Amino acid sequence: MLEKFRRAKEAEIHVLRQMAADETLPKPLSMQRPSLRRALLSRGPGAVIAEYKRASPSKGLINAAWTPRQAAEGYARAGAAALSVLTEEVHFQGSLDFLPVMAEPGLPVLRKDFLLHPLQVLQTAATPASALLLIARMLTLAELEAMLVACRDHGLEAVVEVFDTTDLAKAKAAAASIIQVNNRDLDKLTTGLRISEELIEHRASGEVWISASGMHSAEDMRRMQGVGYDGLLIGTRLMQETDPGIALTKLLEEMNGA
Ligand SMILES: O=C(O)c1ccccc1NCC(=O)[C@H](O)[C@H](O)COP(=O)(O)O
Repeated sequence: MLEKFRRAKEAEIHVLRQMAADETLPKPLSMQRPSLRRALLSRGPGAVIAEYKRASPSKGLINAAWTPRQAAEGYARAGAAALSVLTEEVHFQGSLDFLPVMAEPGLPVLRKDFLLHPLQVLQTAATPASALLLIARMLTLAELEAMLVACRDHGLEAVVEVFDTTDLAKAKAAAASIIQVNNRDLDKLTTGLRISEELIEHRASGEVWISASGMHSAEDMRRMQGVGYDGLLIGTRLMQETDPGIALTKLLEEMNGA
C-alpha cells in the first residue's frame, strides 16, 4: 500500500524539482503558525484532531458534499483542538488548496500526505499549515532526519507516524517529538486500538502522542484518552455523517459525560 502511495508521488516530486531549478516554487509564508503541540497539551489528554477526508482506500468515497469551509467552521465550533487535512489527490480526493481555507478559523492544521522529499516540506511552508505528517516506514532514518531538519528550518511541526516498534525505534532515533500511532493495518485495511495501547508504554517525557484511525465511538475515544494519548485523530467516523461538525459535538458530549 505504501509503495503504491510512493509511486503516486514520484511525478509530483519531479515537478517540484523542476520548479526549484526554475526558481518558480512558491515562497514559504512568513507567518506565526498556531502550534499543534501547544493546542494538544493545553486541552489535556484526549484533545481531538478532526480530519477532513473526502475519500479513502478503505472506504472509497466518504463525503464529497461537505466543503473545506464547512469543515473548518463546523469542527472549530464543535471543539476540535486541531484539524487534519488529506491533501493527497489520487487516493483521498484531497488538495493542497484545502489548507488555506481550513486554516481560517485559527486552529493548527496538519497536512496529511505522503511526504518523501524536502521540497514537499518547502511546498507545505508556502501554505498556512502548522504541521505535516512523516510516515517513518516510508523513509530511511537519514531521510527522516533530513525531513525533520527541513521542517525545523521552515517553522513547521512534524508528526511522525508509526505502525509498530520498528517504526517507533526509527522515530525515536530521529528525535521526533510528536509521535502518532496509526491503528490501521495497511495490508488488510482493518483497524484495532490495541497497537496504540501497546506502543504508548514506550513514551518518554517531553513527547506528544497521538492515536490515529479506527475510533468509532466515545468509548473508543475514552479508551485512548485513558491510556494517556494527548491527541485523538478521527476521520471516517465524522466524515461519514451528513454534518460531521454536529457529529463531533455529540461525540465530545458523550465522551465528556455531558
Ligand atoms: O483511511 C484509509 O483508508 C487509509 C488507507 C491507507 C493509508 C492511510 C489511510 N488513511 C490515512 C489516515 O491516517 C487516516 O485518515 C486517519 O488516521 C483517520 O483514520 P479514520 O478515523 O479511521 O478515518
